[in-house]
Amino acid sequence: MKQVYVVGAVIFAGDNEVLCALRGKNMSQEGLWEFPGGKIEQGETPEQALVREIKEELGCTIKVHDRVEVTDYEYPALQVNLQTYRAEIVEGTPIPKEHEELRWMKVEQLMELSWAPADLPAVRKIMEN
Ligand SMILES: Nc1nc2c([nH]c(=O)n2[C@H]2C[C@H](O)[C@@H](COP(=O)(O)OP(=O)(O)OP(=O)(O)O)O2)c(=O)[nH]1
Repeated sequence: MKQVYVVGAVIFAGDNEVLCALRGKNMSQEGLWEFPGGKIEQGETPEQALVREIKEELGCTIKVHDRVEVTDYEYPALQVNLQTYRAEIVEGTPIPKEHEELRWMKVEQLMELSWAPADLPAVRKIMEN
Protein backbone atom coordinates (compact mmCIF):
# COMPACT_ATOMS: atom_id res chain seq x y z
CA MET A 1 0.00 0.00 0.00
CA LYS A 2 1.10 3.55 -0.66
CA GLN A 3 2.68 5.22 2.38
CA VAL A 4 2.74 9.01 2.83
CA TYR A 5 4.36 11.16 5.50
CA VAL A 6 2.17 14.13 6.30
CA VAL A 7 2.47 17.14 8.60
CA GLY A 8 -0.44 19.14 10.00
CA ALA A 9 -0.40 22.53 11.75
CA VAL A 10 -2.42 23.06 14.90
CA ILE A 11 -2.53 26.85 14.59
CA PHE A 12 -3.55 28.59 17.80
CA ALA A 13 -4.77 32.16 18.06
CA GLY A 14 -6.90 34.41 20.23
CA ASP A 15 -8.78 32.89 23.14
CA ASN A 16 -7.60 29.25 22.83
CA GLU A 17 -8.90 28.84 19.30
CA VAL A 18 -7.56 26.45 16.67
CA LEU A 19 -7.75 26.80 12.89
CA CYS A 20 -9.61 23.89 11.28
CA ALA A 21 -9.78 23.21 7.54
CA LEU A 22 -12.48 21.42 5.55
CA ARG A 23 -11.32 19.22 2.67
CA GLY A 24 -13.10 20.07 -0.57
CA LYS A 25 -14.24 18.48 -3.80
CA ASN A 26 -10.87 18.34 -5.53
CA MET A 27 -9.30 16.57 -2.55
CA SER A 28 -9.43 13.05 -1.17
CA GLN A 29 -11.38 12.75 2.10
CA GLU A 30 -13.91 15.33 0.91
CA GLY A 31 -16.12 16.70 3.66
CA LEU A 32 -13.79 15.87 6.53
CA TRP A 33 -11.93 18.38 8.68
CA GLU A 34 -8.19 18.34 9.10
CA PHE A 35 -5.23 20.36 10.26
CA PRO A 36 -3.88 22.23 7.23
CA GLY A 37 -0.60 20.87 5.90
CA GLY A 38 0.50 18.17 3.51
CA LYS A 39 3.12 15.72 2.45
CA ILE A 40 6.76 16.07 3.46
CA GLU A 41 9.00 16.30 0.39
CA GLN A 42 12.41 14.71 0.07
CA GLY A 43 15.11 16.60 1.95
CA GLU A 44 12.66 18.61 4.07
CA THR A 45 12.34 18.55 7.82
CA PRO A 46 8.75 18.29 9.08
CA GLU A 47 8.96 21.93 10.18
CA GLN A 48 10.13 23.11 6.74
CA ALA A 49 7.37 21.12 5.04
CA LEU A 50 4.77 22.67 7.32
CA VAL A 51 5.90 26.24 6.70
CA ARG A 52 5.88 25.60 2.91
CA GLU A 53 2.48 23.88 2.88
CA ILE A 54 0.82 26.58 4.97
CA LYS A 55 2.20 29.28 2.69
CA GLU A 56 0.81 27.38 -0.33
CA GLU A 57 -2.57 26.46 1.16
CA LEU A 58 -3.36 29.44 3.37
CA GLY A 59 -1.08 32.19 2.05
CA CYS A 60 0.40 33.04 5.44
CA THR A 61 3.61 32.39 7.37
CA ILE A 62 3.69 30.30 10.52
CA LYS A 63 6.18 29.64 13.25
CA VAL A 64 6.25 25.95 14.20
CA HIS A 65 6.40 24.99 17.88
CA ASP A 66 6.37 21.62 19.63
CA ARG A 67 4.95 18.39 18.27
CA VAL A 68 1.48 17.39 19.42
CA GLU A 69 1.15 13.81 18.17
CA VAL A 70 2.36 11.22 15.66
CA THR A 71 -0.23 8.81 14.32
CA ASP A 72 -0.13 5.99 11.82
CA TYR A 73 -3.49 5.41 10.19
CA GLU A 74 -4.46 2.99 7.46
CA TYR A 75 -7.09 4.24 5.04
CA PRO A 76 -8.49 1.76 2.48
CA ALA A 77 -5.97 2.83 -0.18
CA LEU A 78 -3.36 4.75 1.79
CA GLN A 79 -1.14 4.39 4.83
CA VAL A 80 -0.69 7.82 6.46
CA ASN A 81 1.89 8.84 9.03
CA LEU A 82 0.61 12.15 10.39
CA GLN A 83 2.72 14.42 12.59
CA THR A 84 0.98 17.44 14.07
CA TYR A 85 2.72 20.50 15.46
CA ARG A 86 1.53 23.50 17.41
CA ALA A 87 2.02 26.66 15.39
CA GLU A 88 1.22 30.38 15.30
CA ILE A 89 0.76 32.83 12.46
CA VAL A 90 3.58 35.35 12.28
CA GLU A 91 2.63 37.05 9.01
CA GLY A 92 -0.55 37.33 6.95
CA THR A 93 -4.12 36.12 7.31
CA PRO A 94 -5.20 32.60 6.40
CA ILE A 95 -7.19 32.33 3.18
CA PRO A 96 -8.63 28.99 1.96
CA LYS A 97 -6.80 28.62 -1.37
CA GLU A 98 -7.42 24.86 -1.55
CA HIS A 99 -9.87 24.05 1.25
CA GLU A 100 -13.64 24.36 1.11
CA GLU A 101 -13.69 26.34 4.35
CA LEU A 102 -11.52 27.48 7.26
CA ARG A 103 -12.99 27.80 10.73
CA TRP A 104 -11.58 28.94 14.06
CA MET A 105 -12.90 26.64 16.76
CA LYS A 106 -12.60 26.82 20.52
CA VAL A 107 -10.51 23.90 21.73
CA GLU A 108 -13.38 22.54 23.83
CA GLN A 109 -15.65 22.51 20.74
CA LEU A 110 -13.31 20.63 18.39
CA MET A 111 -15.33 17.41 18.61
CA GLU A 112 -18.30 19.15 16.94
CA LEU A 113 -16.52 18.70 13.59
CA SER A 114 -16.18 15.49 11.54
CA TRP A 115 -12.43 14.91 11.55
CA ALA A 116 -10.33 12.79 9.23
CA PRO A 117 -9.80 9.68 11.35
CA ALA A 118 -6.01 10.06 11.35
CA ASP A 119 -6.45 13.39 13.17
CA LEU A 120 -8.49 12.15 16.11
CA PRO A 121 -5.58 11.25 18.42
CA ALA A 122 -4.18 14.78 17.96
CA VAL A 123 -7.58 16.36 18.54
CA ARG A 124 -7.99 14.41 21.77
CA LYS A 125 -4.53 15.38 22.93
CA ILE A 126 -5.15 19.09 22.34
CA MET A 127 -8.41 18.88 24.26
CA GLU A 128 -6.67 17.26 27.24
CA ASN A 129 -4.16 20.11 27.62
N1 LIG B 1 -2.85 17.89 5.27
C1 LIG B 1 -3.43 16.93 5.99
N2 LIG B 1 -3.65 15.74 5.44
C2 LIG B 1 -4.24 14.81 6.21
C3 LIG B 1 -4.62 15.07 7.55
N3 LIG B 1 -5.21 13.96 8.05
C4 LIG B 1 -5.20 13.02 7.07
O1 LIG B 1 -5.64 11.89 7.14
N4 LIG B 1 -4.60 13.54 5.93
C5 LIG B 1 -4.39 12.81 4.67
C6 LIG B 1 -5.17 13.37 3.51
C7 LIG B 1 -4.29 13.10 2.30
O2 LIG B 1 -4.54 11.79 1.84
C8 LIG B 1 -2.89 13.15 2.89
C9 LIG B 1 -2.24 14.50 2.75
O3 LIG B 1 -2.14 14.86 1.48
P1 LIG B 1 -2.15 16.39 1.07
O4 LIG B 1 -2.87 17.26 2.03
O5 LIG B 1 -0.78 16.74 0.67
O6 LIG B 1 -3.09 16.29 -0.11
P2 LIG B 1 -2.78 16.25 -1.62
O7 LIG B 1 -3.72 17.25 -2.20
O8 LIG B 1 -1.33 16.34 -1.94
O9 LIG B 1 -3.21 14.77 -1.90
P3 LIG B 1 -4.63 14.19 -2.22
O10 LIG B 1 -5.67 15.18 -1.87
O11 LIG B 1 -4.53 13.90 -3.68
O12 LIG B 1 -4.69 12.96 -1.37
O13 LIG B 1 -3.04 12.88 4.28
C10 LIG B 1 -4.35 16.34 8.11
O14 LIG B 1 -4.66 16.65 9.27
N5 LIG B 1 -3.76 17.25 7.29
